[in-house]
Amino acid sequence: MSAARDPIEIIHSKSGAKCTIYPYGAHLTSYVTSSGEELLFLSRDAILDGSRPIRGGIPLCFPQFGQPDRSMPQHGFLRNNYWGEVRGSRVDCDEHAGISMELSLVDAINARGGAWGDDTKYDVRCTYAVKIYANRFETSIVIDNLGEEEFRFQVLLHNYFLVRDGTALNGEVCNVIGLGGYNVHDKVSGERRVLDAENFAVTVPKDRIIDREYAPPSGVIDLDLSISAGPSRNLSLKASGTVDGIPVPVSGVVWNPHRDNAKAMIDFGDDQYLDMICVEPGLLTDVPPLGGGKVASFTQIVTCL
Ligand SMILES: O=P(O)(O)OC[C@H]1O[C@H](O)[C@H](O)[C@@H](O)[C@@H]1O
Repeated sequence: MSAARDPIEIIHSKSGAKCTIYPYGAHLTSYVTSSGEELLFLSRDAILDGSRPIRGGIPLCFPQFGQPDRSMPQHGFLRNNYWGEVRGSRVDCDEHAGISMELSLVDAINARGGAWGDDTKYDVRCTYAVKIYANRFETSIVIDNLGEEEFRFQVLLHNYFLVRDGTALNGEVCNVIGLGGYNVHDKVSGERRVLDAENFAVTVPKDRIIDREYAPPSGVIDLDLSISAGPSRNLSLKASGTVDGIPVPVSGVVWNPHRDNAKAMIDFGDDQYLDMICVEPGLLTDVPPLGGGKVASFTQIVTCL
C-alpha cells in the first residue's frame, strides 16, 4: 500500500483532539475529543484495504443516497475511490486542526454507473474539508460542476455515531431530538407520514431495524438535532447546504440495522448494532440541479456537549 493510501492522523496540538481519515473514500473513521471521547463508531469487521466502502465512521454519499436510480451504485462513487490530499491544506493552529481531500471524476474509477458512467457528459470535482476542535468536528463537502451540463444530485454525510455501553436500543439514553414536524418516509414499511411536533424523540425500536428519512416541513432549511448516544454522551448536530449560493432544505436519516441485518453484513459484528446509531444529514429532496460552472456545498458541525 502506498503512503498516499495510508490513513492520515490529524492532531490538534493545543487541545489533544485527534481524528483519522482514510484516503479511500476520504473516510473519517475516528474523532476523539480533547478529553478522550471517541464519537464515531467503526465496525470491528470493517474492511480497510480499499476493496469495499468502510463500515463505520462517515461514508460520503453522492450523487445519490441509497439507490433511487438503480442504474447507479448505492450511495454513489465517493466512498469507493481514493481521494488525494489537497496540497498545503493541513493546519494545526490554536483554534483547530484540519485537512482537505479532493476527488475529480476522472480519478473515480470505481462504482460509477448510469448518467455517471464512462460515457458521462458530466464532470465534477469534490473537495472535502475536515476540521477538528477540542470538542467538535466540522466536515464540509464542496461540489464543483466543472462541465457545461447541469446535473441532479443528492449528497449525504452518513455518520455512524458510537453509542456508549451498548445502549442503542434504550430510548432513554439513545435518541434523536429535533425532527418534530418532519415528513417521515419509513424505507422498510414504505409508510409516509408527518411526525407530530410533540413526538420529538426518535428512538431505535427494540425489535426491528430503523431506516427512515425525515424531510423538513416547508420553511425549515437547516438541520439542528440533539443526539443522545448513550449515558452522558450528548451531541449536537447542525447541517446546512447551498446550491449556487441558495440555501437548500436539509433532511435527516436515522438508521440502525438491528440484529438480523447486522448478521447479514459481512463487515459488521453480529452484536454491534447495540453500539451505534447512524444520524445522517443530507440534501435529499427539493435539491435544485447544479448548473455548469456552479458550486454546491454541504457542511455539518458535530459538537460533544
Ligand atoms: O450498506 P450500505 O450501502 O453502506 O448502506 C447502509 C445503509 O445506509 C443508509 O442508512 C440507508 O438508509 C440504509 O438503507 C442502508 O442500509
